[in-house]
Amino acid sequence: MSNDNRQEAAARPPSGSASLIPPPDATAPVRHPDAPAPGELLGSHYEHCFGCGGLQPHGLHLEARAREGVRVTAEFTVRPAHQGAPGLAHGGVLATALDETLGSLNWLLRVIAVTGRLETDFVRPVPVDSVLHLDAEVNAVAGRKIYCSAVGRIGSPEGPVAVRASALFIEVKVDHFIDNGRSEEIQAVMADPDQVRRTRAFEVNP
Ligand SMILES: CCCCCCCCCCCC(=O)SCCNC(=O)CCNC(=O)[C@H](O)C(C)(C)COP(=O)(O)OP(=O)(O)OC[C@H]1O[C@@H](n2cnc3c(N)ncnc32)[C@H](O)[C@@H]1OP(=O)(O)O
Repeated sequence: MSNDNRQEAAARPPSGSASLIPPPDATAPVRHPDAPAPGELLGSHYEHCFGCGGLQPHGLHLEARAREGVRVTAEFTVRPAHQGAPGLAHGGVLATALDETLGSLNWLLRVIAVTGRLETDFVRPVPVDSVLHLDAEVNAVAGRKIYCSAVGRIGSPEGPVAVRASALFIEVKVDHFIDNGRSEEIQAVMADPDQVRRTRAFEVNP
């Protein structure tokens, strides 16, 4: 793609499907009063998470930071383990970085939610060793449905746009994980009082 065409693609709004357009009765997202303050790191929701977990050696180690409103930013350094083409980030890994950043928005709503749909535009290749600066926000909420979008820029928060995403997250109960997760990991999590306290806080503080 030429530079001119890339700039044009970066300026274009993401081409979302109909199910990513909030319905007329959708409302503006409301930041939970107990949400982390703007500038605060959110921390990992699960230490083995491929997106944010500290115990995943080849994971993305994303650290999302709360911003004003229902918005987060995060940085992802592309490592050699994240390659698709020689010297370039794999598209699926970039989609994971977007998914994880978007998922962390739910911490500000104090809602447990999973990705139902994620649409990604890959605008520009992302070289190994570059830092992708991600910026995500919730645009609207309708019942259990959370409509959000994100952009990733290379090198700095003002750098060239490399990826964009629009997504629909669906609110779930903790039982979603208990009923569907492999039992050995579920039991390990249930045995960790810190993890249980953190997760339950979302259910008792609606
Ligand atoms: C321990 C704490 C850690 C916290 C853990 C946090 C993890 C974050 C990690 C990062 C994020 C991820 O990768 S999460 C992992 C990837 N995602 C998943 O594994 C989700 C797999 N999918 C599912 O489990 C299910 O399909 C759900 C939960 C998404 C929805 O099932 P459901 O609960 O039965 O609800 P359902 O009635 O089908 O849908 C509710 C409404 O949403 C709409 N809807 C559902 N799916 C879609 C879709 N793909 N595209 C459009 N619309 C959809 C339906 O039309 C409906 O609209 P209407 O009729 O009401 O209008």
